[in-house]
Amino acid sequence: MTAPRTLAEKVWDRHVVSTSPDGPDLLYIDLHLVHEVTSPQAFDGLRLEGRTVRRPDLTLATMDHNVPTTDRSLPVVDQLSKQQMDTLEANCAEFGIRVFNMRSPQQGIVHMIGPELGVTQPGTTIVCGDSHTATHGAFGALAFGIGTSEIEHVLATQTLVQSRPKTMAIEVAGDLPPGTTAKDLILAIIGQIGVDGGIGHVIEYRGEAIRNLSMEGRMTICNMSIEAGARAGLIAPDETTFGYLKGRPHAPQDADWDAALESWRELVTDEGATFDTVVKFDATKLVPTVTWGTTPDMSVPVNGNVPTPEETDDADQTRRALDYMGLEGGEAVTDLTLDRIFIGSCTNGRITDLRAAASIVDGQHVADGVRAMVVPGSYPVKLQAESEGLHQVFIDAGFEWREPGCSMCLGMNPDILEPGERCASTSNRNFEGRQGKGGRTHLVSPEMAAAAAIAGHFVDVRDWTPAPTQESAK
Ligand SMILES: CC(C)[C@H](C(=O)O)[C@@H](O)C(=O)O
Ligand code: SF4
Repeated sequence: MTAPRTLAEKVWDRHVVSTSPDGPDLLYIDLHLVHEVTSPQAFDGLRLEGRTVRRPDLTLATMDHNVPTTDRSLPVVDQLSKQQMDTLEANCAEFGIRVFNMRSPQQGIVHMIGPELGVTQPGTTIVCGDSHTATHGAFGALAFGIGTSEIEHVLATQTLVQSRPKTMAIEVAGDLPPGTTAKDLILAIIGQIGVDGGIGHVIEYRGEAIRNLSMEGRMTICNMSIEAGARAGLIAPDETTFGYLKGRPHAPQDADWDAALESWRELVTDEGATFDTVVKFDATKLVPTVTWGTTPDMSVPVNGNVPTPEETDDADQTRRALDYMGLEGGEAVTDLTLDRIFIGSCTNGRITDLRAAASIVDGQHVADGVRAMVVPGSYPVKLQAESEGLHQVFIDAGFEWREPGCSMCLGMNPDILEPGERCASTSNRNFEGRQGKGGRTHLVSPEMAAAAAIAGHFVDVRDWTPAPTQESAK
């Protein structure tokens, strides 16, 4: 009888190729996802050493950060972006890797394509040269963001050297109140534990509120684990997970599906297993959350006020953040007026997010002086939204309806804020200059972003009529 283990430990143990008493382990990697920004030097490294890719069949590439979100039949104007995309395509051709270019019907943000295709599966190890790889943890996978030299190592060997992480449980008791979403929950959790609260840990999100979330909501939660400093985040798979995966192009089929289910059902933290750190969170008190500063833990409830420097632990840091954000401190959040709205990204660019936002803006119009944009996270999401008529709801309300990609989440393409512009964004980072030099980012849920677009300032979406849908929270 083995000692009780956490979910993360079980997945880890299933993948250890070799181990040394005090050193790191060598882990087998089941899926390696690749995008155009962090891969070029890794491929160069392979070429220099005359190596091949060990398992091109377990490697999948997409273009996302640099893709234009305007008409894709036109040439790419930005030469650096074009070069990065051309390089990825050439590297994938040379090394035999499947790649989704910007005209592929499966193209999307790297963290979206895996779940959509069903290659993201419970109990697997997944890596990508991108910090938000933890998104896949929503399926009970152990998913790490890795650096360029590690990308090269995985390409060449299909293994990764990693030291055992510490384990953290975040227990979320109660259910989410109406008008609040997975995004509000993760922002509030990060607000509680801080941007370094998860350092060195793999977080397992547990409890009633997590069990009641849709797969999309769970992905939103796991996606932002890195913003709490964690190495990864995951959630035990259950019927919601299996229901999402069944029938996807790369999900196991027939007898293989039954065998997979049997093995996936073992992927739970054993009774009696201990975590290095346990955090408790009460979901029943959750309020729609808005970041006011320049790190994701600088957030307040929408019915609250921006803090003054004196109210915080680090007055200097707060003063700097307020200054960058063009705030004094003390303002009511609902008094903050917006110039731009961005609905999209690997945090909130999924179909349930777009449905929730569309239900808020349906029949209304974006406020004067506000420029609002919806960027689906992938082509499958875009096509699904169009088949439901959501694009028309957004267009009629005065939103721009764009082609899929990372877009204004980080502004590596032309979608950027002008200096001083204030933006309600459904993405995951509000760092200085993140959405364009001098741009001011407030992170919120899709519902909150949609309502802010119509009102021209933040509003408490719980007061919104018609009543907000809870689609993205369920
Ligand atoms: C470009 C990439 C390396 C980066 C990341 O690792 O996260 C980006 O996706 C981001 O969100 O900042
Ligand atoms: S959408 Fe944003 S967070 Fe996600 S991969 Fe792209 S740039 Fe990174």
